[in-house]
Amino acid sequence: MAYSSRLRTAIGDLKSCLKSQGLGLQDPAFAQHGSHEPLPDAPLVLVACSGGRDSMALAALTSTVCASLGLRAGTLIVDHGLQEGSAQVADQCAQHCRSLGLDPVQLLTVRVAQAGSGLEASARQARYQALVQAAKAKTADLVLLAHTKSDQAETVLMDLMHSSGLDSITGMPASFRLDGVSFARPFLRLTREETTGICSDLGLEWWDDPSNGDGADAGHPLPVDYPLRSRIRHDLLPYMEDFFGGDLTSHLAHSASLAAQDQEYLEQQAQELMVRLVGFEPLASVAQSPTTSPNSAKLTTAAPTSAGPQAASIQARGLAAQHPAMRRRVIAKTMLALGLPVLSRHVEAIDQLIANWHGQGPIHLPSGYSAARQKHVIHLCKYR
Ligand SMILES: Nc1ncnc2c1ncn2[C@@H]1O[C@H](COP(=O)(O)OP(=O)(O)OP(=O)(O)O)[C@@H](O)[C@H]1O
Repeated sequence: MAYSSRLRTAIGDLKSCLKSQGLGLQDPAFAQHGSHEPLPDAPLVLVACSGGRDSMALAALTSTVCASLGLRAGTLIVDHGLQEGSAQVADQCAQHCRSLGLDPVQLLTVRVAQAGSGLEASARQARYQALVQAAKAKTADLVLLAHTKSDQAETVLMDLMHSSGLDSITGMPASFRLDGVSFARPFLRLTREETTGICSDLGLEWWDDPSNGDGADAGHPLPVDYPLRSRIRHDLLPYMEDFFGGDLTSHLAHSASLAAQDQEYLEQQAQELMVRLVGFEPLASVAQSPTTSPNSAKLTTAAPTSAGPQAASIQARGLAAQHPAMRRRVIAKTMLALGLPVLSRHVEAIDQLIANWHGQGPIHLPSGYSAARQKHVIHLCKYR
């Protein structure tokens, strides 16, 4: 097997990812030649594997890298039951994973509800729920996802259409926690071409999801009923790369990682201001770092109590002295902590109560909430 530069990058990134999660070499013996079985209670790393090229490459490398560190490595394979023959695809993927030495290999069958958010979103939700449950049941230390730089570029383009501001270009975080389970994406520096190359380097077979449009004619756009991500991958990104004549995928992915750092810093600043200037009832802790969602590091709740706070009060004078970017971030985080959707027109109107106060009336918010200023305090609560 040729030890290609893409293999070196992938192995290096995988090792750094594991190390950043506290999963380094368990014992010097594992770094020496010869086969060493990891201890039965060694930390467990699980690869979420669809059987596609990216996750097959990740499964194979995780098996090797974990063995060299004394870690246990297994896989979780989710059958969404959305396509004919999906059980067979999942079964074949499980066989491949077992032949790579992964153990445990667990098949998870989920039911995807036809929710209003669309089939893709419902499938993703069901998948993450199943992955979290299985990881908890196995007391796994980490779940790895095989998203690549190509996926990251597509995500930025998708998010640009659905949200605005800095948060729309941060892409997917390299790691996040979901319901107490740690997830990481070690392949965010590799393109899909490179993961495909790694599969060839290692002689791995993979399965192409027909809804990805991988085999479709490059000269013809995919029909509009294909998933948006597939259409961006097949039509929009190649067109844009052609148009700009450069490596837009790398550019978008790099921008996402810079924007994510800026966003993290702004979040920390906003969090500190929350502690100083925002009070919740019943009391909510806002001192902890915010949780992140699987697909991005977007603003989420400011860690409310289990029941969630019902009312908030913002010290208007203290916040008025801040930069508008910080004011809006604090307002948005306060709304999220109350479980309210964040719409820019509401954030803007509350900001006017803070920075441009001239006796305005209350602002009506969703779920029966309102925001009103009394003296130097903005109260966000349900109408009485
Ligand atoms: N059915 C599944 N079972 C387990 N994990 C999955 C499944 N589908 C997706 N994943 C995880 O989420 C990542 C991203 O999903 P996505 O749908 O973009 O990938 P894919 O094109 O289906 O497969 P691959 O990334 O393996 O080529 C996958 O790389 C994999 O880690």
